[in-house]
Amino acid sequence: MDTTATAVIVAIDGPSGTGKSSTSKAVAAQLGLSYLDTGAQYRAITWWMVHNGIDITDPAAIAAAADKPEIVSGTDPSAPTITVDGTDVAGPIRTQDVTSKVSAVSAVPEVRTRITELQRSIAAAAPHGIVVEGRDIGTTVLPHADLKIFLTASPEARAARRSGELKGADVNATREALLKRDAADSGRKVAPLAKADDAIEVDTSDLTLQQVIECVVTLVEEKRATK
Ligand SMILES: Nc1ncnc2c1ncn2[C@@H]1O[C@H](COP(=O)(O)OP(=O)(O)OP(=O)(O)O)[C@@H](O)[C@H]1O
Ligand SMILES: Nc1ccn([C@H]2C[C@H](O)[C@@H](COP(=O)(O)O)O2)c(=O)n1
Repeated sequence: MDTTATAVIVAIDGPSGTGKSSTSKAVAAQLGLSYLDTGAQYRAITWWMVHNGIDITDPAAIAAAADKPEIVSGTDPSAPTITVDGTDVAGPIRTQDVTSKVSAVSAVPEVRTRITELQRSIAAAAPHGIVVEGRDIGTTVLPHADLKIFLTASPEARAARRSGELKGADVNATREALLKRDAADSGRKVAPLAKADDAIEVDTSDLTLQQVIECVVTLVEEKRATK
């Protein structure tokens, strides 16, 4: 059966804590699509830089090392995986240390070129289509995606969600950290966090996760029906 004719490519972008990962995973699982968390890839290369003693304040040092780690992403939405040189880094890439350094590493053009190529090859190989989530998917990685969604939410809603995850974390400190990372990701020169002109914006501040998932599933099904 020729599945490429019906394969659908969905790009979901937005700032931190807007619900990209939760929504993308659930939509992909419900519709039988692959799933790619591109933030996990940038976190993985950041983890490798830190682990190997690269000075992350030195863009030239990061650039020189950018093609060294082998990053592999598993795209099953019910069990996504991420390895670096064969090591499972799903846990280590979520530490505060990596979170505080990932914007600096992901701003280096050589890192973006390497990771963008990887993302495009994964999307092209997905047999039934894929949901790819990140910051620059609709604008840069997959500008011809069938459907582009840009998720937003107020800083207060996002901070409350993240504080709920990081048990006992101070909401104001969490809010400031989110906004600082958003500013760095939006302000970088290459492929900044941005809404593509043809993306559909969904403000999730007052929606439950289930409502957001239903909204995106409907949009994908409508798109599939007209392909
Ligand atoms: N609409 C929603 N209502 C309430 N909680 C939500 C909603 N969407 C997501 N969440 C919760 O908010 C938290 C952050 O969601 P998620 O990790 O999916 O966001 P994200 O945009 O992928 O963030 P990041 O870019 O930082 O990885 C999770 O705990 C998730 O369960
Ligand atoms: N397409 C992407 C995805 C992620 N990044 C960078 C910027 C983020 O702060 C960081 C971590 O992403 P998260 O796990 O929070 O989704 O990775 C990017 O530059 N481009």
